[in-house]
Amino acid sequence: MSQKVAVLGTGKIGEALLSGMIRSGWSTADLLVTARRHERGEELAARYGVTVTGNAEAARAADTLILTVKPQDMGTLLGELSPHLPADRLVISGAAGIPTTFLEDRLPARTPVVRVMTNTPALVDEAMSVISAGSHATGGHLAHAEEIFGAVGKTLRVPESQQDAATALSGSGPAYFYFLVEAMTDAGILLGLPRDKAHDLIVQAAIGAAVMLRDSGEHPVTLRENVTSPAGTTINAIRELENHGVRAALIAALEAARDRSRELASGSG
Ligand SMILES: NC(=O)C1=CN([C@@H]2O[C@H](COP(=O)(O)OP(=O)(O)OC[C@H]3O[C@@H](n4cnc5c(N)ncnc54)[C@H](O)[C@@H]3O)[C@@H](O)[C@H]2O)C=CC1
Ligand SMILES: O=C(O)[C@@H]1CCC=N1
Repeated sequence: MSQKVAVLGTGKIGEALLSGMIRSGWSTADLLVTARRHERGEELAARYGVTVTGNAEAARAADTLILTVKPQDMGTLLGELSPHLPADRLVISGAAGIPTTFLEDRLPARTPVVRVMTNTPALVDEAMSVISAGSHATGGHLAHAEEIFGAVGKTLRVPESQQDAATALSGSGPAYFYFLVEAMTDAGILLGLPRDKAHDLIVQAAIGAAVMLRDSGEHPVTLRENVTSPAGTTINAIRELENHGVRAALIAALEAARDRSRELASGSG
């Protein structure tokens, strides 16, 4: 028997997941989507050939519902779904900060809820999706969430108490790397390189470093030491990074992201 999956609030993350599920072989006949704006629904239907429906109908028809609205919109969406949700449907939340108890309190008693924090590299099947069970979710529900999010990259189970930290590290993580590339491209301009060449050099350095981090089995410190020649160029750059407190800035930045995730727990912004 086919399992119907509905993506509710199909914006950037919802669409990235939807497109990845289709790329990895899910039948569009088993996928439903909802959108707040009519034109957005039409766009998704035309682009993917999926059925676009309302939230209440998706709640009635789907076996698994994936909620990809902003945290601030989660309360309203749950209010629209709850009266129509049959027992035992799996509800997966992709929202930052929102605890599973927020959903459980607003859905029919004993609804299994799974919380997932993915990231935008889902668009290129390189996401990291961090998965936690709510009070009524079983191993089978977690495995189903892994099957869905496995379509767009890697998955990792963590206790829900680690979700705000995971959001700071990997949910927001790609933004930090884009920020670094942007800043280093500016540095290239300062050093006299044309912007397009500076961009290409830094992006390839980032890709090379990322593949080595993933595949070499070496610790990042060893990889950095291998680049850092005695009395060479790199150590001069590292000294400036340390002088400007970049390590401390990163620690403080991720702590601030974690704190914001905790604040979003109220679901009201
Ligand atoms: N953008 C990112 O890098 C990541 C975002 N997230 C989480 O994913 C969620 C979505 O983020 P984005 O995709 O960036 O936002 P988005 O704004 O692109 O998408 C949210 C969509 O939900 C729709 N929506 C709101 N209320 C609705 C309702 N009642 N019924 C139907 N549709 C409704 C909006 O019209 C919008 O299209 C957020 O909770 C965010 O915390 C998680 C990981 C990474
Ligand atoms: O910035 C945000 O709130 C979302 C959640 C993780 C990445 N983007």
